[in-house]
Amino acid sequence: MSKVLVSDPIDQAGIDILSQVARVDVKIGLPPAELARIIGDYDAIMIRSETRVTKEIIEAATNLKIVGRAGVGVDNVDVPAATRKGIVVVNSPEGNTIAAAEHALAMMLSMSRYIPEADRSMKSGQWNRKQFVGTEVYKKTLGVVGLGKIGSHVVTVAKAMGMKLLAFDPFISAERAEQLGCRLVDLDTIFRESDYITLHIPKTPETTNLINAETLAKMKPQARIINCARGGIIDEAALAAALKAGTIAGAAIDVFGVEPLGESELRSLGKEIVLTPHLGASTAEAQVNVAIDVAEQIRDVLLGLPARSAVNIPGLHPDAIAQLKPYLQLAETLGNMVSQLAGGRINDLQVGLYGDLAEQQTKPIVTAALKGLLSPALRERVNYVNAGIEAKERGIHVSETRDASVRDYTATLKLVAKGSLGQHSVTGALLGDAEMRITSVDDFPVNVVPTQNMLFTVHKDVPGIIGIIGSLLGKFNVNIASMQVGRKIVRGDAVMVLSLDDPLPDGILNEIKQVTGISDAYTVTLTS
Ligand SMILES: NC(=O)c1ccc[n+]([C@@H]2O[C@H](COP(=O)([O-])OP(=O)(O)OC[C@H]3O[C@@H](n4cnc5c(N)ncnc54)[C@H](O)[C@@H]3O)[C@@H](O)[C@H]2O)c1
Ligand SMILES: O=C(O)CC[C@@H](O)C(=O)O
Repeated sequence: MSKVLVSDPIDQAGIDILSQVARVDVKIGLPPAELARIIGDYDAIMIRSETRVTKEIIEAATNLKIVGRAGVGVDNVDVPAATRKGIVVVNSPEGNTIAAAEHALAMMLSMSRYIPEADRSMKSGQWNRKQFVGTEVYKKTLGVVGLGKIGSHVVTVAKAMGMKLLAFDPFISAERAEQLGCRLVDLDTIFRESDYITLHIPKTPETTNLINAETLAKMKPQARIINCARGGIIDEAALAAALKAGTIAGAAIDVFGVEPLGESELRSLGKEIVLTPHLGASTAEAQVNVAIDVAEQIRDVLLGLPARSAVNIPGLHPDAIAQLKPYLQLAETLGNMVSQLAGGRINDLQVGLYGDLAEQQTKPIVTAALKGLLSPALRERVNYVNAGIEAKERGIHVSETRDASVRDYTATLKLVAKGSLGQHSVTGALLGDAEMRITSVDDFPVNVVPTQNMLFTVHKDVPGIIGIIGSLLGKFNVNIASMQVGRKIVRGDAVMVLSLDDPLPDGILNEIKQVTGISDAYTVTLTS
């Protein structure tokens, strides 16, 4: 039975799903060294934002197949290290959108009306009304940095509160911004014109310290900034200095460069700052959503099924996965075959997608072909996660051709592999929904169902050759299940494809290659 480690607090709904397929150990707050010591026992780990799945943890994770992040940000996971090792990383891109957006809005209002400080004052026995005169958000300008899922919901609600809206997001169209009721502007305009600035962007090299002494200096003295996105987007020392100097009026911060936040100047500031300990996703609803979303994906991957929100493999909707599955199987089978036919080191793969296949998403199909291509060399070490990266590291150049008008079959895939020992090609098609056929080998037409043990020969199309092969195989007690010859012209060159009930014994391939009229012979073993 698979084993799953849950190392951050996860809603029971997720643990119940995992328990259907695995033994689940819940161990919260493990020190990194302890996590590294035990991770080798686990097939999957489910985390929130506290556990750091570093390169060292990945290296120690000898059985790990999947890291499930119950939330959006995967910056606490070394995704490149996981990808290199073929470990799927999944998240829950939408489960906590509303929670995070509502937290940003709550932070904006509580900062504007000094609610946390007023509450503290009441609880210490005071009745102080003069000290807590706030500001309204109505008719104020809100600058939204990042108009993705959370930013868009913030905009919708802020609009209803009568705010004027500016947005900066280089990856969103002006039309989309307009639809949401905001004006897309450059970052400088956001800094200079906003009364409130709210950040809803990932932490990337471009966004690290986006808010710094220089950008803070561009803001209005009455500006207030909200960060419920990621720590490190704001330079915390510069923010503390700007608040002390009155460069800006306020800040509401949920996320920090180092979490948990240790000693920090931010903690020593007064009512101008509101701090929460990374509570953006902490609602009952969001925690159920993300726990179910991620636990289902872990369950599926442990059962050998694809995940719908993998961040390091092409993410596909379950319906799309079901639709693509036969194509993926075809691509993997052909990749495996052409790799064995080509032998040696492959440095170029041409992928031709024809008919219905030309209208499908190419990336997963190419990934499946590469997985098949590399599997004779890498065995189970190659999977859908790392096939692309492994191919790139081996210098395999991949190109694609598509043509929906080629309709020999409903869907046809052709792989051409060039390598150190020459070039070979295999074409395959799907008959109906899922029945696979090899329809050509090195451009010789055949019609063969791929099977576990296959023998291919290239020979002169003259009488007697087929009989000789049959006798040779008989001599070694190898039973032929089916046999097909493909030729372009009568008495020219031909290929023979044999499906064998048994693997070819050692030595027999060389004997076949010695037969007069046979110019080459190859065995192909398909593992699944
Ligand atoms: N505080 C929390 O508990 C909490 C909860 C959920 C999400 N988050 C964080 O909130 C952030 C937003 O999440 P989301 O679900 O809306 O993500 P999203 O991917 O839907 O949106 C992010 C947006 O940022 C934009 N963007 C990327 N780089 C940018 C840049 N340099 N400048 C401007 N825009 C840029 C993208 O185009 C995208 O539209 C993420 O950092 C996520 O980790 C925090
Ligand atoms: O797990 C959490 O509570 C935080 C989640 C949040 O930071 C996210 O990126 O989804």
